[in-house]
Amino acid sequence: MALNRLISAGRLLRRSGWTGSRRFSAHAAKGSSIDGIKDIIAVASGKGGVGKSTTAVNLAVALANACHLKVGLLDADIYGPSIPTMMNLQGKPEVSADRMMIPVENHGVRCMSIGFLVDKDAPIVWRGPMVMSALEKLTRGVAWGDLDILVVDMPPGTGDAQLSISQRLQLSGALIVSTPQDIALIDARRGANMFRKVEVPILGLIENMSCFKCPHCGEKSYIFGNGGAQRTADELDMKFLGEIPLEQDIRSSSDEGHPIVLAAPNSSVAKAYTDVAEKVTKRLTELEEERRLGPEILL
Ligand SMILES: Nc1ncnc2c1ncn2[C@@H]1O[C@H](COP(=O)(O)OP(=O)(O)OP(=O)(O)O)[C@@H](O)[C@H]1O
Repeated sequence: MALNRLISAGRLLRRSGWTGSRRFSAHAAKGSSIDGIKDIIAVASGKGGVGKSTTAVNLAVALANACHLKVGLLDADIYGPSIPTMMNLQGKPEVSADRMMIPVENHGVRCMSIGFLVDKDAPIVWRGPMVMSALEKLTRGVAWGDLDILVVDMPPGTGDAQLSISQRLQLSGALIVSTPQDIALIDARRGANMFRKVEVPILGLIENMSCFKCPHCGEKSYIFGNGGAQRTADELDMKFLGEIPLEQDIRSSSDEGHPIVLAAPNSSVAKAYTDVAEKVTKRLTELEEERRLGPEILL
């Protein structure tokens, strides 16, 4: 059954123009943009399970609903797609007459994920080249339409897929998500350094699960350590974009497919995500201005 679903996912990718033969070039220099999309940003973490997808979803929804932008969300985590659940979306995307997949929309965000193409329980047992071809199709084989921002929920780590995405797409910037724990911050540094190597600007570091506030007595516990992410951001000369606490409502609203920024828009957590979204748009405007003024300064 699971195998049948994988085969049918392959068929859908082929029907929409994917041949399986296109590969990411390991030597691609600067990535290229996608027609109609102004900025593409990556949400990344060196380590898995630190809340990268939760951050990507809440950021995308805040950019769409609080900042009133046209937003897309690409789930690039082929082996562990979580966007369909977190955005409460199911079903296969339609394919247009010109063989492009139509993104599936909820909460004002246009989404694409391998999770729409394969069964929920099917193990994705694809080798690297297949993953990269699928990523190419999920990125460029999609009729995104005009977007202000495409948020890419990156796979965890700094492997082949992460490097290829960073080289193939013209990323305006990358956000690094980490918990304050040393072991996560070491990997966050690796992630940040990978983006630097391929000359993608780092928009900043978000500390997730910064502390746990007891719902009964209100006491704060710094389960994963305290202040580490701020120090790492300073050391690596990155902006510290904010801290998101460890809260049951963040987890439960994600599981229900109703991100906390919408489920509890007046909560301090929703405000923290909105604040990050505003800082991101501000930084993107600055970077755009720097790019625009750069040649004039040189002249
Ligand atoms: N601030 C938070 N408070 C409570 N739960 C959280 C928070 N951030 C993330 N979670 C929960 O932690 C789990 C992992 O989060 P998430 O899937 O976003 O991590 P990830 O880094 O994208 O993982 P992966 O490496 O598997 O892609 C999820 O169950 C999510 O709901």
